[in-house]
Amino acid sequence: MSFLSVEHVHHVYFSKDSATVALEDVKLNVEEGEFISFLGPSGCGKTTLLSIIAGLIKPVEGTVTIANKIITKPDSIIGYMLQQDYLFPWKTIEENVTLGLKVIGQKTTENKQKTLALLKEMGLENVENQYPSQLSGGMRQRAALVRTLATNPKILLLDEPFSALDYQTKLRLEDLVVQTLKDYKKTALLVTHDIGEAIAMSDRIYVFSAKPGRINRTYLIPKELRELAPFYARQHPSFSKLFQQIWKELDQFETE
Ligand SMILES: Nc1ncnc2c1ncn2[C@@H]1O[C@H](COP(=O)(O)OP(=O)(O)OP(=O)(O)O)[C@@H](O)[C@H]1O
Repeated sequence: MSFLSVEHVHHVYFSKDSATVALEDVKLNVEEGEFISFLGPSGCGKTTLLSIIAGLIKPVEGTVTIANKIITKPDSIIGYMLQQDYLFPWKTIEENVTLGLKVIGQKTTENKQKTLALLKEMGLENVENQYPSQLSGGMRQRAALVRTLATNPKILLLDEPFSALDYQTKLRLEDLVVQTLKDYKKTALLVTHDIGEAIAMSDRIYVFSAKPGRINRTYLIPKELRELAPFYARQHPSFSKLFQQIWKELDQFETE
């Protein structure tokens, strides 16, 4: 059995007078250590699927299994990182990144030391006592990543974590995230609208069709790109070839 299995997931949002089918028979498998991206037109259900995998939404049909556990509620094996950093403005960076440990009752001296070492690896060693408002957007997202990694989840769910950043910061963070997740042998699922980001960071890409979301196609990223850091992968000839292919595929779903 794969590390993560999504089996025949179907989801509908019901309101008083309407029903929106968000996902239709989604099935996918992810192996441990893989970096997977979800690409698709707006509203195709990418965030819904991530929330189902996170155990935040119960699908109308289907199951999600991670590390042999059927996911029915949030679990400490899953870390979630969003577009907004959601750091608490009244807490210092150190307090923010160790908060998850505190919540799950694991803020031991050892875990705190590990988290501070991770802050250092992320180039944030001199800002532990500062507040989020004193940091740049890129630094805050790095702190959010440290907070997500601090509780040692097995899988990270990343919902457009770079989309609010300027282009240069985003490229730097892509490299840092890929390297860090490789070093710590984490599995990752990234939701993004950025085809280049998906190609440069991933091992595989699932492309979704327009609403209701279904998986239209899976792309395996060629070895020559996977071996490179995202910044250099973007400059490889195979990158533009794949970019054009995925662009054409997504273009068919655009109606406006
Ligand atoms: N809480 C909700 N109640 C009702 N409908 C919802 C809710 N959340 C999402 N939807 C609808 O479900 C569909 C899928 O939404 P979702 O946010 O998962 O798509 P997405 O692919 O992540 O979109 P985007 O790329 O624009 O972020 C959309 O039609 C959306 O309007």
